[in-house]
Amino acid sequence: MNTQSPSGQSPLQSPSPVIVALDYPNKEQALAMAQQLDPAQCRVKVGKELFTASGPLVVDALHQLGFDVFLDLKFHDIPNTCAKAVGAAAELGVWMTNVHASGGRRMMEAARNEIAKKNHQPLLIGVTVLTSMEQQDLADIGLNVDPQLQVKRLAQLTEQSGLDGVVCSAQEVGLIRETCSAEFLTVTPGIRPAGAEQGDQRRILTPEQAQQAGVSYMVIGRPITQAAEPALACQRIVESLRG
Ligand SMILES: O=c1ccn([C@@H]2O[C@H](COP(=O)(O)O)[C@@H](O)[C@H]2O)c(=O)[nH]1
Repeated sequence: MNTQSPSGQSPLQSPSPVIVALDYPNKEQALAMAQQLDPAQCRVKVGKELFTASGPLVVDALHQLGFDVFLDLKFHDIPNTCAKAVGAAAELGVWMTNVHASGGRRMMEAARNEIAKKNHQPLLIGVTVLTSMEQQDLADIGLNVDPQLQVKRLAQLTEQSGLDGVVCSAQEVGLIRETCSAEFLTVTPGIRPAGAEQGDQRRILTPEQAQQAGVSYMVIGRPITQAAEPALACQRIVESLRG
């Protein structure tokens, strides 16, 4: 696994699988949250809302705070455009970035090959089926397939294309472990501690269930960032996983 420090400071190598999704409309709010969190307990994720509003500056600021950053922009375009976008992400020094696996083999291979040219090579993963989607959502877009089967299919394609892992629901990790190599990473949003609001997520598990399923990393947003005491919420989850 790539443990290179994006900040150029001592490598984080956080043993925690938790990645906190900083879904905020501006850099100030995102950094205010990050300052309450501990880089030894979690990594952070910059997604479309925050990056569109703040751009690379927020990534730099999070690196300065000592965090590994997952740049979650889910690129999906023709191979050349996707590869160049992933290359630009690599130059930001991020720890992990991603593309949509449904962009296909040639798109993913182009992205992988672009990263291979860079000095800093982030982990590159493929989004399978969004955790907000269920069978009816797939049917609505003409995919008459069980979500689990589609995840399995896209995970195999992603591994064959030379990427490091996938984004999927923790519910599908067992299936992926049966069909992909042991090193293949599973990054799982749709994590909801017992009693937390499900919101728009559909294929969910609790942090403890996700850990039992064998996930590599779990992405947790609102259950931490919208908690009354976010730092405590994060700490409780991390401790429940250690226990
Ligand atoms: O399939 C996917 C891919 C990405 N996400 C992202 O993860 C977080 C989840 O946030 P919560 O507040 O814990 O629901 C969010 O940034 C999504 O863009 C996902 O949920 N599912």
